[in-house]
Amino acid sequence: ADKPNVVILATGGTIAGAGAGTVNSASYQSAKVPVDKLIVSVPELGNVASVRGEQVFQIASESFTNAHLLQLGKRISALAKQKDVDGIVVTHGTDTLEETAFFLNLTVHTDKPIVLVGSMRPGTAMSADGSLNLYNAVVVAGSADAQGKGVLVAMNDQIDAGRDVSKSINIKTNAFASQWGPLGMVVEGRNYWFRAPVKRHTSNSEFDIDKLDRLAEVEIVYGYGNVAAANAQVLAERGVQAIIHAGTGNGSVADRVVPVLQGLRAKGVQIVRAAHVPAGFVLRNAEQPDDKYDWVVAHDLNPQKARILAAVALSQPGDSKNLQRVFWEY
Ligand SMILES: NC(=O)CC[C@H](N)C(=O)O
Repeated sequence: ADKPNVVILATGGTIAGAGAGTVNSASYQSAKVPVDKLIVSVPELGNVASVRGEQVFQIASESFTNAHLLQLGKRISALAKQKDVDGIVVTHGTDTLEETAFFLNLTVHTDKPIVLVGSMRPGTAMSADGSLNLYNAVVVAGSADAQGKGVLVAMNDQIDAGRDVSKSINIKTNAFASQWGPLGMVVEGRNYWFRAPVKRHTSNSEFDIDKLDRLAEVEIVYGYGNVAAANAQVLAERGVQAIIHAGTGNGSVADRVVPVLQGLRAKGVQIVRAAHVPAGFVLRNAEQPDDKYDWVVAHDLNPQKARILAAVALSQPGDSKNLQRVFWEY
């Protein structure tokens, strides 16, 4: 009775995956195993929490849409308001886990732990990583010391900030890394913390999932040698509110792309300069005159995280100065 109540919201991914044989660590089907089966496959969960499961989706995370984010966020917000819920775990495919984690970090107003978890190998594989990852996630979600730290990701014995973490390698179990280091570790069912996030999140966010019914349309255009100037134009014609330019190096933009982005800005589209360098960092007026062009920089957010922040921020009214403020603060 003194154990924390943890709800496991399952959305699919490899942690719910199944392969034909024990050697299939890469070729298998994700999003197969229902949440109740996942829970009974790790009986140790019962030692650290009173757990129950809900199947929210059963999909591979690359197929997540804004509608999935909104539905999941609203369900988490409702659960977090319940007295009989102490923490929430979300099982998730790893491909867009970092996006969902950041989205929830920006929009769910609660201090209760929300912990995302996935796995790199399906449960049918040798040395499958899902069981321990799930156990660790439940430990963190049920811990008082995990409160108020924003949305967290528990993978590979680490606890990472949902804002910072990114899938950094796709064939190893240490797939998730934070540019600024993990917040802590889970070892044998105990948390060990080393740092806490300083950016605005959850309870301290100006964005609120309970009032959010649509996200702004935001697309990403990739930068590389010989890039076609038309790419940004074609994407913008979908009626976007912002374009994230996933630039080379320090967020650099090819000479022939610059006038296209200027033209889109003149039509009201917000231009956000990010970098697709792993652990990229973009400064205002370095590489491009952002003040002159009225562009925004994505700070240290990778392009897919910049897409999430712009989609949330532009769901409410605001100019480019406000958007830049949001990029510094969150
Ligand atoms: N390791 C994984 O979870 C990847 C499986 C799948 N592509 C997904 O993201 O859902």
